Amino acid sequence: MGKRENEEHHKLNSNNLNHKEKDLLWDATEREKKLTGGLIQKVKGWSKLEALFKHPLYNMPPQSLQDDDWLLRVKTNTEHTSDKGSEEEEKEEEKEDSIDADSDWESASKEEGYDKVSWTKEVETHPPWLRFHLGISRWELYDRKDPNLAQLTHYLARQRVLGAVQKTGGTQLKLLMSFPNYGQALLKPMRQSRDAETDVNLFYFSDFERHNGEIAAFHLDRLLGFNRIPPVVGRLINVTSEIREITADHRLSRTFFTSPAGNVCFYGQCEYYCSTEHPACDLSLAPRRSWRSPWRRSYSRTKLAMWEKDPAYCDTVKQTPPYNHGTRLVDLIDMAILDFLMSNMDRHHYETFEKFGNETFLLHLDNGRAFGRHSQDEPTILVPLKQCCSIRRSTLLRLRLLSSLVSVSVTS
Ligand SMILES: Nc1ncnc2c1ncn2[C@@H]1O[C@H](COP(=O)(O)OP(=O)(O)OP(=O)(O)O)[C@@H](O)[C@H]1O
Ligand SMILES: [Mn+2]
Repeated sequence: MGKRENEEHHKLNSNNLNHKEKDLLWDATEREKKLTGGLIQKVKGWSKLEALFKHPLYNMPPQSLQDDDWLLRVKTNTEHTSDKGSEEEEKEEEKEDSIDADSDWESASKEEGYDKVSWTKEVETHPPWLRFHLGISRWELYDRKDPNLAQLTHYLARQRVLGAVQKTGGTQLKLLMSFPNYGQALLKPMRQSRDAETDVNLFYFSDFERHNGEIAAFHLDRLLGFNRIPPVVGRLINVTSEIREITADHRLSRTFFTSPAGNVCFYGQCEYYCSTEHPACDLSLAPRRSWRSPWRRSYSRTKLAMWEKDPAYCDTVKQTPPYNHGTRLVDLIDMAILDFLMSNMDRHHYETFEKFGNETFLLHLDNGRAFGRHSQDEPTILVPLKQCCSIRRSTLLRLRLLSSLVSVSVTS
């Protein structure tokens, strides 16, 4: 992904593809047929998903990455002694940025319930969440083929919950869960049943969040070959033993009550408070930048957004940094396509890792309002694609491939 796709910024003229493009598409489809014999269901015992991921479009040659294309890295011994900045600066940096290579990493807090930490620079000693973080690059959040992903999701679903506090930011109730191996996860509680469809009379901004929306979004993003959504799993939580009895968050514990049916429930406090006892450490090592989407909805019952009034709105966006350079515009269009497929009207912001500047992938966080409507499409979500008439070549090819797979499975 990334630089390789810089050249893939691709113009679609009223859906007319030129010969080369048709060849490419044909080639992709033919290769897919060869690979699967045209029948996706049963290919040498592969599942449909395995067959899809074996397709060349999902196995582009890996891009060579330089040191500064990784979000985090374990420092080598030589770097410890190299003397570029002031000594103090370097010490500070070492503390923040490295797992000491000479001695095992020691937990400063030694809090009860946490595993004894003996991480070294050797990857085998790292817990799955740390391996995941060390695998984040400029162009994707994770490598789909990394065997660590399965371990990570297994841990997310199974590990003992050590702590639960309310998470800062946003409008919905979220808990920050801690695990014995020092990993953390964001928990969004189930608010409505899996099949509940958004009431047609609800505005998009008053729709409830959906736990299954977050789960399915992770998988859809992976299916599209983006790898821009952090792993999400469904997990049954015992509200009494895994939240109430272990939380050190007093504001949260005060909101527990027993419902008329005798169930233990909680409602949390949605206004944010800052606890120095429980800092969210995720941003100190890898700060992120939040960007307002140019195609953000108005979040008003009466006002229209600029893009709704001006059909040539994309011309303005295209001239505005950072959309006037690199892959940023096609990245935004990728996001619109993802959002259209899952009917997410709530993409007001997106994030990037600050370290990578403007040459990087976009993080698609917060998909809780996705998949609320399955009986009807929402064409306005595709407005960025329609107004800009641009799409990343690899996205177009994957979409064509996916639609051919869907029709094969429907007709065969
Ligand atoms: N998987 C994640 N890893 C790290 N940080 C996350 C993750 N998911 C969300 N966050 C952080 O938490 C913030 C709030 O999360 P989210 O946007 O999902 O909540 P929300 O209550 O729906 O917000 P809003 O009301 O603004 O839509 C995000 O902006 C992001 O910075
Ligand atoms: Mn939200």
